[in-house]
Amino acid sequence: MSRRVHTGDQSASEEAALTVVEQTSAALREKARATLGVTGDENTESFRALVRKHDLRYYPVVALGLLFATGAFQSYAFTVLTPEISRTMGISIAAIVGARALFQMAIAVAPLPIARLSQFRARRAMLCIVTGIVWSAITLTTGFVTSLVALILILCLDGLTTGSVGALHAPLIVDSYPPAARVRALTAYTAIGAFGQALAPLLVGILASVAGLSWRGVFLALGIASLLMTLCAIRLRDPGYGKWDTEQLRASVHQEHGEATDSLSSEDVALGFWEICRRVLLIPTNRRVYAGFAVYGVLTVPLGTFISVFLDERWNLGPGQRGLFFSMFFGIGVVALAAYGSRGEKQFRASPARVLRAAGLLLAGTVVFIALGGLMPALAPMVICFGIAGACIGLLQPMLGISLLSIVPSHMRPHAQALAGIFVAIGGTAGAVLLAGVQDQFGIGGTMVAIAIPGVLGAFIISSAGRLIEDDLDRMIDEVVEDEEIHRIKRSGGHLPMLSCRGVDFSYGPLQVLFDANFTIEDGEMVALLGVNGAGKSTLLKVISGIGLPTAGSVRYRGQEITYLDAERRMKLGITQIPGGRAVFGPMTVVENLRSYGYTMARDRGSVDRGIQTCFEAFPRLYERRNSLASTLSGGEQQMLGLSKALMLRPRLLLIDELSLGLAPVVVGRLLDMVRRINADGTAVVLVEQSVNIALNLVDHAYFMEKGEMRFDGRADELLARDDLLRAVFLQGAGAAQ
Ligand SMILES: Nc1ncnc2c1ncn2[C@@H]1O[C@H](COP(=O)(O)OP(=O)(O)OP(=O)(O)O)[C@@H](O)[C@H]1O
Repeated sequence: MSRRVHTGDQSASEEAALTVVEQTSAALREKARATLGVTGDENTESFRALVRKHDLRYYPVVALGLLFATGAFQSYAFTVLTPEISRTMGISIAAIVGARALFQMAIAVAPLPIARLSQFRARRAMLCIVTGIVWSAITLTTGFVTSLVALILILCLDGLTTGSVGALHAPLIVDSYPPAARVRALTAYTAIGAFGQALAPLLVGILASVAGLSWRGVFLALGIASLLMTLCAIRLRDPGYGKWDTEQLRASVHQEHGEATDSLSSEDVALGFWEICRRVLLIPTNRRVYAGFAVYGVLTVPLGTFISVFLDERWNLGPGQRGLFFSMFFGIGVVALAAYGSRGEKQFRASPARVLRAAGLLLAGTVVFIALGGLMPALAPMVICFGIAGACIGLLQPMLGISLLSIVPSHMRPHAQALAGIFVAIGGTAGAVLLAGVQDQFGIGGTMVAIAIPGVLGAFIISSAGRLIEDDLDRMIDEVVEDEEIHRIKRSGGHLPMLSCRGVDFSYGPLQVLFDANFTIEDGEMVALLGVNGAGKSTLLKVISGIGLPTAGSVRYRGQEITYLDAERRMKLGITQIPGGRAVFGPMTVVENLRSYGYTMARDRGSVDRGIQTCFEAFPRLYERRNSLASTLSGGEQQMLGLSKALMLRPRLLLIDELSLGLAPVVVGRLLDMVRRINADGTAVVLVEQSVNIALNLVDHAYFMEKGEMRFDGRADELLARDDLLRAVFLQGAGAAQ
């Protein structure tokens, strides 16, 4: 029999502690949503009043907006001057579009390392200023380029430094202002950036046609302007992560318990870079919003170049007129942003779902007007159609941005934003290929119509995200509250189970197989996890060991949240899984298999050899077969080899899946003796078993799962009395025996 290592009182206090977590989450839910800016009403204070009330400044919005605008200078000079650059350097339009696609790839890749740089230290402001200075230098240098290769290099360098816009600007804005003012702050920032985008082509047009500068002269002039604008942002400072939301949410947990606020820094959450990216991508709303960003990429990346060619070929407009056109195109976006700011704030406060539904509608409107613009027979209606499309495009970015950032914990926002950049680039590149193909077949007018296909698809996807965002917002609140609550309990000396899974949902693609599953195990305990085939037992083990990541809920181990930690890191923390079936490497010998276990823990040769010796002492049969290939071992021998993993790694928590399956009783008996010994040496064991008799003979505490739900959690002898649950297992066993 396994030891119950905790007393009845202790067990009750753990349950009580976990109940407190749930109660606090429920009690704080509404307050927490309000802290995050979702109040359910549309009553907003004016931006000015909020700035005064919280003693804030307009400077972060203006400084970041200027940096954003600066980043646009080089890019839009290219958009307007593409026909001239192509003619004077003898480079085809296709080559320039290709170079621009590479530029977009560089923009896509750059935000991820930038997010990584700011992951552990809040130094986003400094990174933004440095990249602003680099942009200016690049814009200046573009004027001296003489070959396609140099052009590509300069564009890639520009794209790489543009990464800070992608990863850092929006999270910096979000952390600089309270949630009640964020949509407006983000809209204002986008509007200033868009104003720069409107100004850039106009400036290009004026410099090229009125001042008579060549395209090289235009780049030089823009480089100087961009440097001056960057210098205006030099006093920008990083406010720190989550100052207005997640940190306040943490504080509210302590207030709920009448305690002094404990300031926990976000560094306590030690997920690695890729783990954060993976976490962000697991949020269902985000996946759809990212699809929206990909379509946004089609609209913003290649479309500008094609519109420029469209104006040149179809309407015979020179650089000055094209500059004026693009200036209008983006200028209308600024007007739309100015009009939308407070409307968007109201929409967001009432429900973030409304923002996403509106974004879907806008996207659909955008592509319809672009298509109409491409078909118009006269100049004035064509310009009006594109003007309306420009207004819609201008609004899309802040709408998608605020939806994305509001459901992601503060320290993950640069990563979320960086990933958005990647999706914009993917969409941009795919769009370039699509539109170039359409242009070949149907001419430049056809490209304007073809944009409707990804546009309408994207509109549906974004609108459908509206159904998910409320749940994802609540999920984030639960995560932060639970995290803080657990830390509070730990600090006040409360006892927590060694491992606890709370509210776990898991899906294989669209098939959900775990539903709100709860599971706990104490240090040194052995518990059985029972249920019929397909109940979800193996899946729960995967969630604990990190082979599978849940779509909702948390996994805590020794008081730390490990829900999204890599399986490898969990193994180093002491969690080992012996998977179901034959958990060995068939083409390797017994000794090589044992060595591989040791080396995964980066052990030295001496300690690996000692571990192998222990395994051979425990299973003399393995010693006899030490040089045989694992694939030639019998089922029982393979399970011995699998179990040796636990002897080699000496984990704190061992997860065993279906040890007895298909083995003779005498072999099972030997293996179970070993499991008992491992448990007696202090390792906690979760035993997933088909055989109820075997399992319940070994443990005091059992869990029973049915159709992905935890149906029983209690004493093993009480489970034996539950005919209603066990009948299905016995029936299945009888069926299998026939
Ligand atoms: N890789 C996978 N892809 C898709 N569905 C899966 C996958 N693995 C398991 N499932 C499905 O998930 C559900 C739960 O499977 P799981 O293996 O966790 O159950 P189990 O209780 O361990 O049963 P068994 O004893 O048969 O392993 C089943 O319906 C199964 O068909």
